[in-house]
Amino acid sequence: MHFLSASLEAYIAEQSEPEPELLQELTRETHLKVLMPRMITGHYQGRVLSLLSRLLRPKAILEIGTYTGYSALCLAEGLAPEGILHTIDKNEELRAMQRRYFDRSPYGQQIVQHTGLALEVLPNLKGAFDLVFIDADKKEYPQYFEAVLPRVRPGGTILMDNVLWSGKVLEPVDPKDQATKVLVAFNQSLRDDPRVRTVLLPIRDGLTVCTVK
Ligand SMILES: C[S@@+](CC[C@H](N)C(=O)[O-])C[C@H]1O[C@@H](n2cnc3c(N)ncnc32)[C@H](O)[C@@H]1O
Repeated sequence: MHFLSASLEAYIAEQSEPEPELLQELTRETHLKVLMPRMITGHYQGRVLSLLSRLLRPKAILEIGTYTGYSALCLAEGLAPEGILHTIDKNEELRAMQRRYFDRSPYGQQIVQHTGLALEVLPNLKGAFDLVFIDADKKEYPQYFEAVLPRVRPGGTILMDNVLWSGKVLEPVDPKDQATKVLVAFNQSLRDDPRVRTVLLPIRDGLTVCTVK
């Protein structure tokens, strides 16, 4: 969904850092070979994820929802030296493609792939995280959030994508539309959650930024 005019969006992207060539190639291959290519993080939002990560210099990043690896590569750009990024996806078929691109980047050794359902994989991951990016099943966002919150260091950051859900969060909700129902309630619960400070940024399909108290 375009919340700004297409020409203004194009201008904003053009006046921002160019998309790295490896990510342009990953986007092309995703569109040619993978189902639902619209799920990929695009040029502008990718640069925003890279910026946030470079500002935070995280030692440990967790991503829920790898897809073809675009956002993982953007977030990895900000990793501290020796830092590590764990990324989870349930789709085993994407694993080889993700690895091919990770290994062509400078961060291949720092990115650990996990295949399985996020809520089953998460308890097996050790340690705390400085930055978490949630971008998998919208219906499970509240469970992902509760599972990761105790694992994020105070001052750490949790990002959640697609929280505007193409604007459906403002429309009357179809009772059968579980994802929208969950997102509407979840967005409100985050605003009122005393454990975090929350700002919803109108970037692409909506990106919530929570900092953990
Ligand atoms: C929107 S895509 C992620 C896009 C990716 N972050 C990017 O920027 O290119 C969502 C991904 O979440 C994965 N997914 C959905 N439900 C999941 C679950 N319960 N556990 C793990 N992965 C899941 C899907 O297989 C899909 O690859």
